Amino acid sequence: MYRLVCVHCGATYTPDQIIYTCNRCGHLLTVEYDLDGIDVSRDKWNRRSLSVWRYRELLPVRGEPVSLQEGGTPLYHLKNIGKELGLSELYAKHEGMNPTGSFKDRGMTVGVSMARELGMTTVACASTGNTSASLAAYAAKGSIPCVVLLPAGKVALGKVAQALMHGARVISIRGNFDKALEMVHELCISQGLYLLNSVNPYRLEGQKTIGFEAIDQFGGEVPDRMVLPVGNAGNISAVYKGLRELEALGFIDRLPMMTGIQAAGSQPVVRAIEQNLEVLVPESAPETVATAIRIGAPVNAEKALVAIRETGGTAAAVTDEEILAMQRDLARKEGIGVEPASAASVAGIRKLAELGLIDKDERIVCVVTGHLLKDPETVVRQCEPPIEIDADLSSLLSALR
Ligand SMILES: Cc1ncc(COP(=O)(O)O)c(C=O)c1O
Ligand SMILES: N[C@@H](CCOP(=O)(O)O)C(=O)O
Repeated sequence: MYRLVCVHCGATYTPDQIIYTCNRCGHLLTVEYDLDGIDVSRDKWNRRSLSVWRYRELLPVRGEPVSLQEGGTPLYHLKNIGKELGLSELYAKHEGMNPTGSFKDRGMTVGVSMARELGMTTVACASTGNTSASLAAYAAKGSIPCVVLLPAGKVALGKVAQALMHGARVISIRGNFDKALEMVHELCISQGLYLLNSVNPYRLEGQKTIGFEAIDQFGGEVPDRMVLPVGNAGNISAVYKGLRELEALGFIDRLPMMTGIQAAGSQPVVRAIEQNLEVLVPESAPETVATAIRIGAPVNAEKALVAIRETGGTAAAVTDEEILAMQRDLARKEGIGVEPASAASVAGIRKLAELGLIDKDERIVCVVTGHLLKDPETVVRQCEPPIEIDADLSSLLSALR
């Protein structure tokens, strides 16, 4: 029904091989389905509720999945921010409404299910926070031990709390995320742990359902543009891959312009697009308040560059100030609470609109990837503290004056 294929040289591998990169050329793998042999139709999907598993025919898991009811996230019309920008069709798909508060849950329900089907006994990842929170929760649900490596001092409080509480073995390394990923990859290969970062082709299968859902939420219509914050570049690649499959099945006849947004202090993908580079140049010291996308050497860059270029999309960088201003605007003008990395997608659209680089009539879906409560410290730093008063009405009235 499916096989693993190298995105670079096309070498193929059987689905039961525990492999993350091509033995021949070292590039990443992807899952390729025999689409002609799949019994699937829009009607069949429409009879199921909106969730990752609505699309199970296009997912690699064959048995009962390890699930916490992921997906089915809201698509909000950003009427107020859209009005300010002259964009009447601006939407946010709120992935922070997943079980652990980020889009990673879509990947982990598939990844941990595959770990079980493949007989793996321990799962592992490196993380800027959300991957570890999600993996820890799904590993707990699947009763599989879990090891996570975090860059010391650079992970938002809520995310560390989740990984600890769900029972992962949490190790902080004195180095950045890119180094942690290198280390955990080596650990998994040498010790036989199952690696569940986005180098794992099965995990990304779950994430492609963001695009499927967005189209279904528009009654089958394809938005003109999908905008995603880019860190390790797995999510934008996954969404694009899924949409290509829908196109091959004849369910859609065009693709949205895939648009990637990075933080100004961590923008290797933006540079590769702007300078038309074939191969991305990593950044050795990425820095941004949006710690989730503080990644200098995105492992999925090759896939992401194809996604952006093949759809006529673009990439742009936003400053930390622009990210935080949009985090506040989403919270205060739309009632939508997101973490800084997530606000980057909408901040990017604000920038592109102000520069006149997008058509104002476009229907745009910004994926907002993680919940506000993930990073309470950054929230509190931006807000006035509560006013403490004596417990009587006159103090209350004078405080409100
Ligand atoms: C909240 C959030 N947004 C965006 C990203 C970036 O996604 P990707 O690494 O798939 O590009 C991440 C981490 O990966 C994240 O945790
Ligand atoms: N933001 C990510 C970074 C790791 O990305 P992954 O998609 O390769 O797992 C995180 O939450 O850790």
